[in-house]
Amino acid sequence: MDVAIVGASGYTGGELLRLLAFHKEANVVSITSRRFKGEKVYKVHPHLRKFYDLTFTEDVKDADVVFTALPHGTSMKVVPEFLERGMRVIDLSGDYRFEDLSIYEKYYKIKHTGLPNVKIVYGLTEIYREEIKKAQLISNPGCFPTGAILALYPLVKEGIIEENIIIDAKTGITGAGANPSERTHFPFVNEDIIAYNITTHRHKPEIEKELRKVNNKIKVSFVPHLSPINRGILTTIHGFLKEKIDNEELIEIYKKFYKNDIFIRIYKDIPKLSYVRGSNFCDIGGFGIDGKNLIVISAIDNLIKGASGQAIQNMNVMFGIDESEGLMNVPINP
Ligand SMILES: NC(=O)C1=CN([C@@H]2O[C@H](COP(=O)(O)OP(=O)(O)OC[C@H]3O[C@@H](n4cnc5c(N)ncnc54)[C@H](OP(=O)(O)O)[C@@H]3O)[C@@H](O)[C@H]2O)C=CC1
Ligand SMILES: CC(=O)N[C@@H](CCC(=O)OP(=O)(O)O)C(=O)O
Repeated sequence: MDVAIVGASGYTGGELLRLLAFHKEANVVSITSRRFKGEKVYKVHPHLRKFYDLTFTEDVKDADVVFTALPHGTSMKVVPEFLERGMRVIDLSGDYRFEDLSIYEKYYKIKHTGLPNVKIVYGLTEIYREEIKKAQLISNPGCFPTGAILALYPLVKEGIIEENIIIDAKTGITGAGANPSERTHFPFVNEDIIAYNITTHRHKPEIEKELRKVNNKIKVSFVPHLSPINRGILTTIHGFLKEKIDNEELIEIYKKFYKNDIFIRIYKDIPKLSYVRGSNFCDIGGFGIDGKNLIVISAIDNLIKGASGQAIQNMNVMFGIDESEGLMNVPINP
């Protein structure tokens, strides 16, 4: 299967290349970058030396599937052309995450050029696997929504918690992409934890949109924090139990819900970023119950399950390949 990666000089593009290096079915035929056109891949990604001899181009060669690892607002300019050329597309940006474009425009502050006339599937693999099989365009979820929705879905589906939910998440700095900026400058982030975009982060409506498909009264309070680490998202969820339930019953509900999902690990202990770093796992645990208050914690690697790993998982599902092909890495702990 031929694969093209558009925006291959960025962090998620580099991570797609790293993960696809040993994929049995995928053959990367085309990688794009405007800045590094004509350069070898290892000029930008030195860790990929000896694994690829590809050269960055601006044009995208025909492929069976194209990953668009581009900034928000840029994917929508190129995706329609790829679809017209008959390629299946997996978009890592936020451009196709909302059917209601007024929500997109409000939170992204970008004018949308319109949705293509194909079925767009939200690529949260564990929830939408059947739709993903037939999809021509996958909208890969945001990193925070991946960790939060996977941890919340069984609770909302089973009607265990009240509609008001609090999500407190900490992310590594690679979540901000490869381009340096004031907010990713070392002295600004080092030895600090920085809350940002309280009430206005674009992942709040993304989380609500998905959970409201199950219960339209869901209301989320979401606070992301930037932490001085490279990778990972630790999400602490505070829910309020409708009825009494014990720890063991709760864990059984989660295990049952995710019984066919190889990348979800459920346990009583508290997940930690180093339990998932470098892997496509989403660990869900903690399950602290204190009267009506419930705390559930999830951990993902933002560049893998939160982006490129999940994108490859979706590709595997789309092409009828074993879902874990190229992705069964043991996490790097510590
Ligand atoms: N980092 C993360 O953890 C996650 C990121 N995402 C999303 O994935 C997408 C990619 O993220 P990430 O890899 O971190 O971003 P980076 O900033 O690291 O990379 C962006 C890539 O897009 C290319 N690019 C930038 N502007 C344009 C343009 N106008 N036209 C064509 N190409 C352009 C750049 O290439 P060049 O300038 O060389 O042409 C670069 O290869 C984003 O939408 C991001 O929000 C989603 C989940 C997690
Ligand atoms: C640290 C940091 O800045 N993180 C990004 C999230 C990036 C991401 O994965 O989400 P999208 O695909 O929606 O961009 C942020 O909070 O905006």
